[in-house]
Parts: sequence; structure tokens; C-alpha cells
Amino acid sequence: MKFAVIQFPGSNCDFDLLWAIRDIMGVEAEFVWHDERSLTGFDGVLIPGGFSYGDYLRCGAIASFSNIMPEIKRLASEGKPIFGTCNGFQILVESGLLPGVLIRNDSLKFVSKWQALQVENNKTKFTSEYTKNELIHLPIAHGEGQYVADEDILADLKANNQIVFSYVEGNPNGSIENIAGIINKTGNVLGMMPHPERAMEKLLGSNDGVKMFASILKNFVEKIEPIDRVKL
Ligand SMILES: NC(=O)CC[C@H](N)C(=O)O
Repeated sequence: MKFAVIQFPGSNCDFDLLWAIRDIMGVEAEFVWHDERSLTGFDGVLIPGGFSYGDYLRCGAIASFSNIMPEIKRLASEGKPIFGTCNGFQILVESGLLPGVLIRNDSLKFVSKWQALQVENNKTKFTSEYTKNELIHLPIAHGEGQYVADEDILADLKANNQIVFSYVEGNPNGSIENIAGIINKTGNVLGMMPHPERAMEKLLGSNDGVKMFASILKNFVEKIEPIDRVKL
């Protein structure tokens, strides 16, 4: 199992994501530059946070036309795990791999803080290690994290249990229904504004992100290499 961590001009959480999957979880992973046209040999894709293309137009909009995107879409259609955090989530909605859109925070301010979240759906391949309604704490850091969707999309998300994480103890950006993270219908593409890759060790304030990566490895990886370094 080898993960690709996609780098765009302006990515700034790419090293954190590589560190989380490779150094904490002990799984093979490599950076792949956005201009590449092949993901042959990779079994999963992690899209990091940051400010791809300077956040021009709308965050993630320009990145969604990168040369690597058709390959990410191919892996998505093959049922491989695709995970995007923060700008990665924005890129996933802009490319149509997830429904809805992310716009400026209702405060019109960049928000950087620890955020309480509830695991709404622990029956996904990304969240099976959490308990239902588990309260977790992850960092958020974004200016355009307000998730919006029309009534039909929202009804669809609810009907299919696609809302995976929601903000609790306050909504930091005005997202509809406190939505912090969603999954696609087939259950292999997940996007979320909070940063699990920044909550991998208690020393850093929380290790609540570990269960998400542990879920991915448990549910998507057929042959698991020993992952001694996981500290649940
Ligand atoms: N940390 C990030 O990924 C930032 C996300 C995005 N560029 C924003 O400000 O909304």
C-alpha cells in the first residue's frame, strides 16, 4: 500500500500529512507534484491543506484543473481511498468529487484554533475506529471553510449518511448544519476542513486524528504492514 501526497504550488500542510501517514502510521507514502500525469503504483491519495494557486478565484478552483486530477478521479472511480483536508477538501468539491462548495467564513476572518467535533457517522471506512457521536478535538485553520449546499444536495447528504463530522461547541465558519466533513456516496472519498494530520501525538495537544488514519488502513489496506508506531 502506497499513498500519494499531492503537492500544489501553495500547499503548506503537505509535510504534516506525509509525516502523519509515513512516520506516525508507518505506511509507504511519497509526494507527487500536481503536474504529474500518472499515479500508477499508488493505492490511495491524500490532498493536503494550504493555499493552492494563492486561493485565487475560489479556494481549490484552479487546482481542480491540474494535470494530476484525471488520475485522482481514476483512483476514486476504482474505489481507492481519497482524502482531502482543508484546501484538500476545497479541491475535492471544486473538482466535483464531493458535492457542495466552500465559501468565505461568515465572519470574513481567517480562523485558526482547536475545534470540537462530533463523529456523526462512524460506519465509514475513514471513521470506523471512532465511536458513534465521539467528541474529538482537531485544529482548524481556514478563511474559506463555510460549507454550503442547496436543499437537494443537503437532503441527499442526509439520506445517505454522508455527513461524517460536524462542528460542536460553536460553529467556526457558518457551515450549513455545522458540517465539517462529508463523504461521497460510494464511501471512498472524504473531505473535511479540520486537520487530523496535526493531531497525531498527545504532545501536540491531541492524538484524535490517529483513529482516522487507522480506520483508512484497517478498511482499505488488504495486506497491512506492521504499524508499531500507531499510538491509539
Ligand atoms: N489550511 C488551509 O488549508 C487553508 C485553506 C484555505 N486556503 C482557506 O484559507 O480557506
